[in-house]
Amino acid sequence: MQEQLEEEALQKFEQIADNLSDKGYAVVDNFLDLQEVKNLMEVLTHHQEQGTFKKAGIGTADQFQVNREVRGDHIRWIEPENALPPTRVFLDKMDEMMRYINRTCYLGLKDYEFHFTVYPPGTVYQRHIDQFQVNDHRQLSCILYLNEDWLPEHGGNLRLYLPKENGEEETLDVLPIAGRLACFRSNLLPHEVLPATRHRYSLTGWLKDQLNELPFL
Ligand SMILES: O=C(O)CCC(=O)C(=O)O
Ligand SMILES: [Fe+2]
Repeated sequence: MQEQLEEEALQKFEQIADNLSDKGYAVVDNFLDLQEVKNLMEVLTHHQEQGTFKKAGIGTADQFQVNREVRGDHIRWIEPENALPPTRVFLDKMDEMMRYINRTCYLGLKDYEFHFTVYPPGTVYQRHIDQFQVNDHRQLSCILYLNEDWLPEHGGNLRLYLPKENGEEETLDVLPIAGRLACFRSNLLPHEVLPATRHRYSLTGWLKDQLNELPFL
């Protein structure tokens, strides 16, 4: 049983690594199972009840601004050292995935940062690229969706803009369904979050080629 689970996890990592090398993005379903997703939703709800979500901003420290037209989500950063068990399960899987990708894709990944994310109905994140100009250590963007029973009519797609060989772009829409992981090269792919009719929940983060700075030094 354990071996079968490990085999399944490895197959997913392999698919992600292959798709990242071929296309610059990967979308895999059942990255976490439904029970693991439910457990993460309980943690998210707990953080909400504690009032620790904040409106997300754009830009880095000295150019930080909150602009709800551009980006309407609320976020709560994960502190790995204080992570509750369901969050730990997710982070451990990310560690494994990072090691796997490093063996095959040579991105030199060293660390990650993740936050819980809530988009209230009608909010968006307009087209953007995730890598900051002043701090280009974000290599891979990863989003795990937590929305059970999400239907196409609920909206809320992640829209990826993919370059075509003739220089034009095509779009790929990804529904934010529970357990699905979307992953893409942070410096390559513009993307946006379309408005939804329901609250849209996820874990959003980046695998980086530099260790995070210690926050309290
Ligand atoms: O939630 C998503 O699908 C994408 C989020 C995003 O683009 C971001 O937080 O930078
Ligand atoms: Fe983004």
